[in-house]
Amino acid sequence: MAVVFRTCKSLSKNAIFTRGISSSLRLHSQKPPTPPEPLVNVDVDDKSGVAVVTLNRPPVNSLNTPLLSELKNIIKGLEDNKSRGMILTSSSETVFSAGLDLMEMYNAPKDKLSAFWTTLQSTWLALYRSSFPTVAAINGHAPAGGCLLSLSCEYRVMVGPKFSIGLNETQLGIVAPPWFVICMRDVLGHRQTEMALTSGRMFSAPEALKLGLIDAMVTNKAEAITEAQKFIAQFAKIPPLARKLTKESVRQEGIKYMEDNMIDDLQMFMDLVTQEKIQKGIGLYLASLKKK
Ligand SMILES: CCCCCCCC/C=C\CC(=O)SCCNC(=O)CCNC(=O)[C@H](O)C(C)(C)COP(=O)(O)OP(=O)(O)OC[C@H]1O[C@@H](n2cnc3c(N)ncnc32)[C@H](O)[C@@H]1OP(=O)(O)O
Repeated sequence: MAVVFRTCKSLSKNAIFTRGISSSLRLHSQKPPTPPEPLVNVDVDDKSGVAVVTLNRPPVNSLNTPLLSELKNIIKGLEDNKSRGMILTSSSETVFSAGLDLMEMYNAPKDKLSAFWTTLQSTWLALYRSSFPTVAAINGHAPAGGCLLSLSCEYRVMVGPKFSIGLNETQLGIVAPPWFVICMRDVLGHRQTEMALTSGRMFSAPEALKLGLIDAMVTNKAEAITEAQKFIAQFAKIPPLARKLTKESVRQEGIKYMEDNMIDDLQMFMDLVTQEKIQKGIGLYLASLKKK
């Protein structure tokens, strides 16, 4: 595996200047501070050209604005490099992603809230319409936004049986936006989507497999990556342009929805999330998570 690019910020300087008694500038050497871990890692296999993109925001990979921006930049980088495929996974042993970072939606100033949602919209669109094959190697729980990321990929392999996946928004008193619904309907069909979303049900990996919410269940992350690689390998002989245009055509409803409704969708989000009772609900839910 070779690392092609990383999204680290530039390294901090390893020296500081201080003003001494004589007012002259002196240089003190200082150990370079360790650069922050990237929120998303990417490794591209030299042979296959397939990228393993790993969410890396402990403890639960909750999706905040910086993580989503990094993910979007990585997807764009893969797009520019005519990637052969992408496998999305997590550095956590138990959580793929806990979904949207509730802290981004709780008591947040309007400008931050708006930046958060528009970053989510554009990251989702980049992933959903990506030209290269995408697989979610779901190696842990994947509620709400974690499920959305998985649904936006073309194939889902999940480690089971103990992890769960689903769009649980109604359980939190919030509403999954239409593009979340489209993603679920793409995979499950109308009837099962209605049943799953209205109840906000989370599915165990075996239940998800039976329903078709995931495509394969394996026992560990290494197997999930192998299965994902196998799925991507089948496209080696398919002309990439034909594949890309076909994917766009199949996913046209979701792509068009987002392109045509970005501003209305943002407004709906802002109107809903800033309501006092929704804020109260998010606060209580956060407190219940912390009390566990
Ligand atoms: C029409 C337009 C309208 C638009 C409306 C808005 C639509 C919003 C759409 C999407 C919704 C979301 O994605 S909301 C997020 C929903 N996510 C969840 O419900 C998952 C919550 N988390 C869990 O169930 C569990 O954490 C876990 C199963 C994922 C992992 O369990 P584990 O035991 O391993 O970890 P902890 O529960 O102890 O958590 C550790 C730590 O992380 C904090 N945490 C967990 N999840 C989140 C989160 N989503 N956001 C922020 N913080 C989170 C948790 O509180 C713990 O914090 P402390 O260490 O401080 O205690």
